[in-house]
Amino acid sequence: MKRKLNENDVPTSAEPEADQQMANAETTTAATTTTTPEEEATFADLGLDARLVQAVAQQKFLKPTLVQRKAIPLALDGKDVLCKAKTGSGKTAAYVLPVLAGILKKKSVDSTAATMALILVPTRELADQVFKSIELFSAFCAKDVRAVKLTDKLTDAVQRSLLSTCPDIVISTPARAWHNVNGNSSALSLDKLSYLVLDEADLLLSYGYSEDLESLSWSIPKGIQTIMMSATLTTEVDSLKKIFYRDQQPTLLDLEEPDAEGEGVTQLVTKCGEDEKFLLIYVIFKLQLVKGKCIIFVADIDRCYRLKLYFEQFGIRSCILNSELPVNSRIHVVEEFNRNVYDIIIASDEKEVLGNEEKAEEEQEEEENDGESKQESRPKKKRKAAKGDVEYGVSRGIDFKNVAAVINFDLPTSASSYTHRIGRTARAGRTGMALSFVVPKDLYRKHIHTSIASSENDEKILARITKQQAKKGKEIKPYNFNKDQVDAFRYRMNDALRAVTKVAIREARTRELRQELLKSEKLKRYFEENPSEMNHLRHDGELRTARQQAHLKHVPDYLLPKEGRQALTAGDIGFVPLKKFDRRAGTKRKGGKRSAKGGVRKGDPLKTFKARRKTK
Ligand SMILES: Nc1ncnc2c1ncn2[C@@H]1O[C@H](COP(=O)(O)OP(=O)(O)OP(=O)(O)O)[C@@H](O)[C@H]1O
Repeated sequence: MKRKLNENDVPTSAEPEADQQMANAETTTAATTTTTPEEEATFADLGLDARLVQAVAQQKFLKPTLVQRKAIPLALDGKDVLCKAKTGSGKTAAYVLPVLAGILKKKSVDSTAATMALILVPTRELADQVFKSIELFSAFCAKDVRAVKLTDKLTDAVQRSLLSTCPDIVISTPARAWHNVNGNSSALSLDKLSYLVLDEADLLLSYGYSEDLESLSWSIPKGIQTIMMSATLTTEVDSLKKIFYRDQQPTLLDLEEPDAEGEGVTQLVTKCGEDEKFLLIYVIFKLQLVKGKCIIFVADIDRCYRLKLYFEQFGIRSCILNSELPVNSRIHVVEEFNRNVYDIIIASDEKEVLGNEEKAEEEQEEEENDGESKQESRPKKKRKAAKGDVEYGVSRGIDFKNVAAVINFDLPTSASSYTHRIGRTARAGRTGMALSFVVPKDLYRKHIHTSIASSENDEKILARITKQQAKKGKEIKPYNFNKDQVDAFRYRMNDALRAVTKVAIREARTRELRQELLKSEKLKRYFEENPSEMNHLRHDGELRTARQQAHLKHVPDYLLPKEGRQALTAGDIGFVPLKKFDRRAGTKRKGGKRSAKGGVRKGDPLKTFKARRKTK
């Protein structure tokens, strides 16, 4: 079954300050605690076009989620909607479906080609994701609705040509949209616009699009229907509200839904030293203590490579995701992860432009503490945007499918970043586990081989996270590994870490970037023409810049607790309880690389194919 639906709609105010700022808006909240006929509503009951209902059924969506139940009828009724709903609650379909329905209706009476909907998103990955959703939901009316996504990877000429036929829907970042409205021969005309959607509204301003958004707001015809979707109601959302709704008041949907029994994220925290993080992560993955697919968040790009090279020492395969990698590669990694080709993604969520919410958090903390704590907080220069793609933030909005666990190998620097990170698991009513490593102050710097991550303030950040989660009624539980058992693996950790030198990391980073750039170019040129080949391209190959130590790839029996794997952990929350020890955990994979289906793949297509010109 795709998902279980949440049954209870209980509004709670998770963010009182932001709520206060929104006080002028007309508010509609879900206020029932028992199952109502409304909760039993189907997509057809919401008044959607039959072709859309059919497409939704094809997606195996059994029932609309809360946000869909609430937002779709309002949007179909032509209302401006400002909607706050938790990560992974199905906000995309909540606006895509009514927009598609509206377009189909308008086109049934007037088929003149015109761009009727503009969907603004903060990142190119999200543009891609929304585009794919539109493709899926318009599967049964594909000839009646055409959508395009604009990215700066396309030349101006290509963008002009895409827009010249007046697609019904344009998906874009604000910068790209404004570029095509104002420059690029005014390729994008907004004269006939009927719908404006701001997705991930809480992120649009913090990603630095304020000028583009302000400019766009003056080019958009008055009186069009505007829908804003957000995971949080921040001061930024309030600013956007003023820019786009001006004097009108949108209907505010503030949907805070509790997790139903057995749903949601189990949040755990393990206090450990910096080097112990490496010990625990080795034990978790080499002995397969985590069920299913996992995203591991680290503090910066170098840490991605340190961890990947460290895993490589033990024969554990993983992919990397960060802002430095070309966008085609990033999109491909996410797609393949969603197709279950990879189990582990190591992501650095290194974007450090602090949004107002984060700034307020930090400022509040500084006010609450004395001068000593000011010295301890991270230096201002570190808050600058990380090098790389400014439109990127891996923990934000991307729909990673079926993520069983999120591991904060390095704690994020803000509570809202934590919320976005853990929101990658337990999506659409599923369950998930989030485990965070926290380095207590007294253990800080008592480590050997590792570069310093963001651990100096871990305990303070954890306190803020705990407070924010408590406001949402969520608890973060301590989780303790069995120290004696885990310690038996320490010398192997040390062996592995010694091989992962700074030089090896530097080389790995350069090599991976070079390879991914090459792949990305080839992806663009070749795979557009041969989409089926795309499946063979892998991103989890060994980097091999660190000294290889074959013996580390095996786990000798004497290291395993007699009682089985569960003896390593304090229980089985989120961890696989031992039934029978899987010998494969300790044995080397034989033969070639495994394909998505588990078979042995013949060769790397990148080494064998040549980009071909199309012959007529
Ligand atoms: N009614 C439904 N039934 C089952 N699955 C659904 C339903 N609606 C959406 N989903 C699935 O739930 C997942 C999350 O949806 P979506 O990405 O729209 O969430 P979101 O609220 O936009 O999350 P975020 O805030 O992180 O961007 C997707 O994989 C989507 O296919």
